[in-house]
Amino acid sequence: MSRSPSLPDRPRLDLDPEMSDAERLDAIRQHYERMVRVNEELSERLDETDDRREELMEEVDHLKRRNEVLKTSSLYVATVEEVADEGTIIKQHGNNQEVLTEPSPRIRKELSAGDRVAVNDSFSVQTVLDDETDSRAQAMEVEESPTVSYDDIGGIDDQVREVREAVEDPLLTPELFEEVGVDPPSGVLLHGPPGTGKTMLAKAVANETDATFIKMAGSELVRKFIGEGSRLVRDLFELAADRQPAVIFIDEIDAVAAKRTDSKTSGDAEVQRTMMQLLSEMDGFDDRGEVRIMAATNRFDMLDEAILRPGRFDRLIEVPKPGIEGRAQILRIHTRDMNVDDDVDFEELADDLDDYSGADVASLATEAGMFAIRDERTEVRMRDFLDAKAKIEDNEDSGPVMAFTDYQY
Ligand SMILES: Nc1ncnc2c1ncn2[C@@H]1O[C@H](COP(=O)(O)OP(=O)(O)OP(=O)(O)O)[C@@H](O)[C@H]1O
Repeated sequence: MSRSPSLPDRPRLDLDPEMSDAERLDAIRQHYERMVRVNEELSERLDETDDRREELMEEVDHLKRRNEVLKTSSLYVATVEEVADEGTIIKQHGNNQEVLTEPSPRIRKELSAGDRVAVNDSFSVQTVLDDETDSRAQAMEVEESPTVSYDDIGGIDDQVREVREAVEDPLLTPELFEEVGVDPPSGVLLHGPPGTGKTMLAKAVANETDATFIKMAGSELVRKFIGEGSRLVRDLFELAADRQPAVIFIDEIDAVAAKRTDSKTSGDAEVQRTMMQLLSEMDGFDDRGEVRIMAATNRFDMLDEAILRPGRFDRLIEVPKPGIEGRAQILRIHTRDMNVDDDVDFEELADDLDDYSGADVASLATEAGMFAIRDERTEVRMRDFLDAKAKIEDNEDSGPVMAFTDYQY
């Protein structure tokens, strides 16, 4: 950018005391004329500056808009194959297409072979992404041997039995299914309100079968970059095949398997692609050996029927909130390690915990323990449970602790 020439000097008026009045008048007149010229020159420069300023504002606007477009339009994920003098070779995920591209000098400095990058429609590298193993590790939770057992789950005995039949038996006695000539269910979908023990069920079955438990949240599969979600799905199934016996558990499956809407935004298209990948992994599931797949949702009404077809999530198990007996059982489970006073009547308590989920009952027990500690006692009394209940319900204007009123079934 060229620098503007310096501003005109301010005219000076030099009046000599020796001057006659006429000379003085003439000097003042000349000074006035010089002032007028400088003023004109400055006005011109001001106009020029205003024009330039306007031009620059327009340029800023344009750049802002371009930046927005770059930020919002979908980008594709690719891996850098080679950084050479002639350019950088990248391989796009999904279609494995190799492209020679010329990144900007700033980006080029950061690149090395093996990096994951996001590219736009014209394969220009926009950003270098986090290490893939990091993002995979963040997205999946792997437990070699979960410690939850069936004894830790209360109030949903029928569901435990169904899960054992659908997941445990095919893993432990596959030959029985072969002999009888029936295919075990492909996938088991647990549906019901939050905090009712769905995750516990999946962990317990993995524990019981000595299987690796691999959990992924559906929301983790909804990724920003095209191809990333489906890649994670492939990784998930590959990891399970490597670690078999394994139980895959996809929590909040509704995030990737919601009914199709009419909107055609690229984000929706990407979610669709991820779901398609999930369906195709499930369709090719027969050859996957000792891997069982489970999923959970508390928005069953939102699911796309495609995922419920035979060969996919074809065993549906509803996991409801516990009834009175169930709540008493869950109270007993969660106070197993507590020193509970003889005056505590779990049945009476459970009778008064309408609409509590298993998780709500668990926090009630913890809160009761806290009341005893505050009172410097080691045994927990009926009064503590009642105080805990009052506190929890006080905190929630509308019912029990996480009163899951938005739950739609
Ligand atoms: N049936 C139950 N028996 C014993 N404890 C339970 C039961 N249900 C829930 N809990 C307690 O609540 C916690 C949360 O349960 P869990 O994560 O299994 O619920 P979820 O149904 O998977 O919930 P979300 O839908 O929110 O993922 C458990 O760690 C446990 O302490």
